[in-house]
Amino acid sequence: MTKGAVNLLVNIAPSILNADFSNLELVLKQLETGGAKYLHLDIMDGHFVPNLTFGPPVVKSLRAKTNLIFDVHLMVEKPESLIEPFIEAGADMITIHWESTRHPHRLLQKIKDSGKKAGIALNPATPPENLEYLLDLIDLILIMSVNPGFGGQSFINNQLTKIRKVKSMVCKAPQEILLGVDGGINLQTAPLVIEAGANFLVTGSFLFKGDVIKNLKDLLAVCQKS
Ligand SMILES: O=C(CO)[C@@H](O)[C@H](O)COP(=O)(O)O
Ligand SMILES: [Fe+2]
Repeated sequence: MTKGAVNLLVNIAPSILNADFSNLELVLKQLETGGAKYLHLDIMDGHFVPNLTFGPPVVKSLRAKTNLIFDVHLMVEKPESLIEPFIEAGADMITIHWESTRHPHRLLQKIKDSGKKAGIALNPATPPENLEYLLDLIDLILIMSVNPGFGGQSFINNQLTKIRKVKSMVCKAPQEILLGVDGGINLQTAPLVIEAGANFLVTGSFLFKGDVIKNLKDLLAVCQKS
C-alpha cells in the first residue's frame, strides 16, 4: 500500500450489544441479508466498564454460524490475558483500549504477530496524540463517541474534532488504517462522521429498533451517498 493510502469505502460494523441474545443465529442471518460484512463484538468485564457481556465461548459458537469478519472490541482490564482466547475463538480483528493497558505497543505487536488485524480504541477524553508511536502497528483506530459500556447513548459531538485530527494522522501512515467511530451512530450522525473522515462505523441500537434489515440497508445507503 502506498504512503497515505485512504480507504474511500465506508464500512458498517453492526454491534450485537442491543440484539436479541436469545436468537443470535437469526440476527446473523438478518445482518448478512442486510449487507453486513463485519460483526462487532463488544466484550465487557464489569471492571473497565460497568457492564458485563460475553466471552470466547459465545464468539466461538457464533463463528460456527457465519463468515462475517469478527471485529472484537475488548473493554476489559488486563486485555493481555484475552488476546489468545479470542483469537482461538475466531476473532479476525482485535481492538484494545489505550486506557486499559500499560503496554499498548506490546499488545498490538502480539495481535499482529498472530496474523490478525490490530485495533486501538480511544475513550472520549483520551487525546489522539497518544497514538503517535503506535501507528505502524495499527489497522484500526476506533474513536469512542460515547463512554464505553452501554448501547443506546447519545453521540458526543466534540469527537468530530478528534476524528478530523486522527484523519490527518492516518493519511500520513505508510499502511492503510481504518478510521472507526463507535457509539450513537444513526442516519443523522453517520454523514457527520463520514464528512470528518471516518470510514468504519459501528452501530448497535439504531439497527435493532424495528426492522434490522431495513435499518442496515438505510444506513448503508446513507454511507454510500455521503
Ligand atoms: O462499544 C460500544 C459501547 O461501549 C458500542 O459498540 C455500542 O454497542 C454501540 O451501540 P450504539 O451506541 O450504536 O447503541
Ligand atoms: Fe464497541
